[in-house]
Amino acid sequence: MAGLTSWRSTRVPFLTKPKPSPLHHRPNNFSMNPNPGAGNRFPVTSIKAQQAEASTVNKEDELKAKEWEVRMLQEEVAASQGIRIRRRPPTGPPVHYVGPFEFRIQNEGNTPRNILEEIVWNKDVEVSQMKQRKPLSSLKKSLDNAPPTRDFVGALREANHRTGFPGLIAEVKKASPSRGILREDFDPVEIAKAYEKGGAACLSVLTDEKYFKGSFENLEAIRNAGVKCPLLCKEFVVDAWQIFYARVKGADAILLIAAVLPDLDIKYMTKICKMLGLTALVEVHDEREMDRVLAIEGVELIGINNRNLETFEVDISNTKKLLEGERGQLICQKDIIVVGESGLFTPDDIAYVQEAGVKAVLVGESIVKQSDPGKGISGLFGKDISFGNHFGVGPKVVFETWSIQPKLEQCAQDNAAAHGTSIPFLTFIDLLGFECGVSSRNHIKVLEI
Ligand SMILES: O=P(O)(O)OC[C@@H](O)[C@@H](O)c1c[nH]c2ccccc12
Repeated sequence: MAGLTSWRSTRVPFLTKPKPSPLHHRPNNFSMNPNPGAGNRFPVTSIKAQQAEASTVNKEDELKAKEWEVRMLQEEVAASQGIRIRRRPPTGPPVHYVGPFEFRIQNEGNTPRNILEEIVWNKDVEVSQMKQRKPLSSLKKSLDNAPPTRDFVGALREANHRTGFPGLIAEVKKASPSRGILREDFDPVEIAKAYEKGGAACLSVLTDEKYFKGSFENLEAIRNAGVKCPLLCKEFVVDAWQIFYARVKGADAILLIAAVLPDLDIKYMTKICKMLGLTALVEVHDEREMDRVLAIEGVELIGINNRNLETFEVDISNTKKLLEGERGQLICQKDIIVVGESGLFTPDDIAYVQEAGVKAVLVGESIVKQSDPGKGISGLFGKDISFGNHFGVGPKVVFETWSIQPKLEQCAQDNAAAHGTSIPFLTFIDLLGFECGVSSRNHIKVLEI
């Protein structure tokens, strides 16, 4: 852990007199002659042309140096918050002003220190390429026609009340760097449907291709297949652009990893999520990350990952450890829902994290590996938790409608006939794609729940 905190910490004293910080290491004068000693061999015009060219080169260098300085500053801020993951390889400043010492660091800085750092570096490159193909402006246009998002936290709470167990976020996961391929015959839509039928409250869909064999196509296909559970886009977010992209592809929630993102990014990204109607699941793994996240206003869903993404070690007592004492109390006060993530295989594991205080769990491996992943859910909980799911008798809702009342009533009767039960109006409204609350467009007003 120590020694990974900042650029500075990787430096070995090279000179006996104190060295300035790398941020202040850039020489003041950038007008180095790129071709030293050649100056007076050229006629006057060529010298002018050469000077103009040199000044453009210098400007570019200066810009690169500025970018590098900003990046280094960002890394230092992140390191001061205990973030060990470097967002990009610290390849160092433009070569012409680095000394031999920095040049050595430049090579060291090109090797990721662990798998999470490797994934993040890879993601950074991937996202910058995707952004070029689909700039934010075009994503924003697609959002004009996007259907409303579904209430991720509401679905977890509802499932928790309905079953008495933590609400299940079932993960559509083909592979992982630590466990390899989990399921060969992988049909994401079939798995998603089986999970929904088996009682999952929400689904998590991995979208990283390189390390998890997931994709945004999977997310989109599941959304378009009529699955009603809210969907979590399981991504390594390093840029706010990805949040817009996830929304366009049908996500209702997105993962933000505190081991990767500094506080300011989490604040800014949770605001973007709110603006887009998405829920942010902010993931932590240790006490320091938990404390950072608890200090951020507006976080309503926190995931405790029992897997250390740097070493792959899994320990479900991590959930308990992070919920003990004042942290647990603060979480209750703030009415934050906590999700126990990873390494949950048996009814005992579920009982253990529930006892620790979680209201939801995120499970992949143990259920995706079963021949019927829906039945895998009953095995995991030791009980069928699908009862009352989606078409069960829900809360009584008093509402007022105007123009669409006949259509809604017909829909209520049809559904009741089809499922042999009365359908909660909230479910209708959700099924019909209307928003709860006052909606002038659809003329629905929920008066009482
Ligand atoms: O397959 P498991 O051990 O049940 O874990 C699921 C989920 O928690 C895990 O996939 C996960 C949790 N946080 C992540 C962040 C990135 C990638 C994957 C994850």
